[in-house]
Amino acid sequence: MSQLCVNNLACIKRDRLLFDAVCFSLQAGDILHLQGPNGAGKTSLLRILVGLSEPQSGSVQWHGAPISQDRAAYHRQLIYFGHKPGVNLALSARENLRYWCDLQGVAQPLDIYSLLDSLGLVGLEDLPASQLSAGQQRRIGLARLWLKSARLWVLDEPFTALDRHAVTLLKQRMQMHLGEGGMIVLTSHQSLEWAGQLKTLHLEYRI
Ligand SMILES: Nc1ncnc2c1ncn2[C@@H]1O[C@H](COP(=O)(O)OP(=O)(O)OP(=O)(O)O)[C@@H](O)[C@H]1O
Repeated sequence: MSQLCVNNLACIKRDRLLFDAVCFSLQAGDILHLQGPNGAGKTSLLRILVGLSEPQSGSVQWHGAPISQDRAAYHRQLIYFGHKPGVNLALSARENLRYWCDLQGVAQPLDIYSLLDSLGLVGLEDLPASQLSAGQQRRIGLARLWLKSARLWVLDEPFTALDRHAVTLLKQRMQMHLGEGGMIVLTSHQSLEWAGQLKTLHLEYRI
């Protein structure tokens, strides 16, 4: 049975129809690569998927019910990694992770250092994030994927600014998530070399 069902979504921004009749569904283990040129509406679609904005028409259903029916339950099953890394630049990596865990109501792992280590952040963990590089800031944001157990990951350009090692690490984490029955929707301008089956959805740029 499909866990995420997207029915006939349409979105208008500033009088421009970005997309309409968007339909797809995901079951355990599915990954969907959302493609399209700049401005086609990929981020707009992801924001609708996670409930941050409303579609012009259509619906998003989680386990057969509209996501608006029980947003808290939906959000417990969701990790959204947006265009921006969602990191407080005044806080350190450790403080950001602690804050995010508190916000999400998840326990911080006892061995936070091994996570920081695998993300290449040891030695930088107490610096304000403003003093880190773009890729290092995004690694802090991506740490969420290791911190919270959630069925659905919605990732907007997750590979941006990451070096090859971090890309490999992230892909391994994604494979593990899918193997455990998770689902992923992501955007990426890069073609995605993927060992398993990949669903794709292409949005055209409409004038
Ligand atoms: N908050 C907003 N208010 C008005 N227009 C918006 C808003 N957000 C996005 N848009 C417009 O909607 C269109 C689609 O933007 P969106 O960010 O969804 O595209 P995208 O496909 O993700 O692009 P990119 O590949 O550059 O990330 C753009 O033309 C943009 O100007």
